[in-house]
Amino acid sequence: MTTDTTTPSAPTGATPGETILDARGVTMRFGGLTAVRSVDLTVNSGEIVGLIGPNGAGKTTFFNCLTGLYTPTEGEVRYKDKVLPPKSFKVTAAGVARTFQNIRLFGNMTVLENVLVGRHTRTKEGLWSALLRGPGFHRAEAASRERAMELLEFVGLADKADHLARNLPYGEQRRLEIARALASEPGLLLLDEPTAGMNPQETRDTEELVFAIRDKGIAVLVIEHDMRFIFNLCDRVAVLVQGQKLVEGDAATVQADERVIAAYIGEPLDNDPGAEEVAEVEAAEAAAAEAAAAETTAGTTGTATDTTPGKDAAPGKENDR
Ligand SMILES: Nc1ncnc2c1ncn2[C@@H]1O[C@H](COP(=O)(O)OP(=O)(O)OP(=O)(O)O)[C@@H](O)[C@H]1O
Repeated sequence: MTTDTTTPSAPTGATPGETILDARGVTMRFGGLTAVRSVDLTVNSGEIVGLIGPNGAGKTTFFNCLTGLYTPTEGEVRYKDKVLPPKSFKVTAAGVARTFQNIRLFGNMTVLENVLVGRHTRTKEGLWSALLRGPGFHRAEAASRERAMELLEFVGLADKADHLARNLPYGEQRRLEIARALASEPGLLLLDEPTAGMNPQETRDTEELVFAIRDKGIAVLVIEHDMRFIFNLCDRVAVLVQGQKLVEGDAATVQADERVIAAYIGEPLDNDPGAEEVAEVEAAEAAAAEAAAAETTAGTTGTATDTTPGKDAAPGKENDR
């Protein structure tokens, strides 16, 4: 129920397929480290887009640039054609909500209160109204509670509205985080590793929940390491490697791309600037192994020196990675 005491939801009624998020040339440097390098990414209305990449690829940093937690060193992020301000609460008010990799609930507040906190960008009752607790405040509060309960119903937590958040099992805490993000009535929801630490059933439930969110007209951008989850869920997947977008496409395209496989298993990429050095190291290793073998053969006919296993062995490959 919407009353005149709440601001309208952030408009979600974009034309299907219309670009709602448009990040261009986003670069984020921390001192000498470029965590994100000139990344372009769009999300269209009605889409679920995945962002994957090995650990340290820059995914969360990129999310932080999109949501105003960081001001990108270079580049621009637009939501529905407006440049997003570099302040988290303004980004939320504009219609972009997020969850975090590490759960950030108010553990000593109830489940319902946690969702109510998420509604603050959508209520326009001011300080005086709150202090005086006049009729406007009570109407706004009732409307907010009603909406919060709807959201708890939606994520399957309505019967736990009065429980303390910290007493919920892990999977339910993650759902509560999603309900709280939805309380700001976003047009785009960003999920940072929503299934981290979940069991397979909880992961499947989260998949269903994300589809249901999309069916409500909310576009979703999701970071996740669980590939099955990503490829089941996403219309489009972008792959970040060392801060750069390596590949983007549908699940089949990304899965078939050898560069993605290489990035995940740590093999050097084609034209990788380090490939020459790796080849040199491998040649040196092979030469050292040959020399060690020759020496061992010689040793069997003479002295017993240098036969300790591994003493002269070429360094293990893992040291080079
Ligand atoms: N605030 C910061 N200050 C300095 N360096 C940072 C900061 N935040 C991230 N980094 C560095 O930026 C790089 C990208 O980190 P980021 O957390 O964005 O990667 P990620 O792809 O999200 O990794 P993961 O999958 O492990 O969460 C890493 O080298 C990280 O150490």
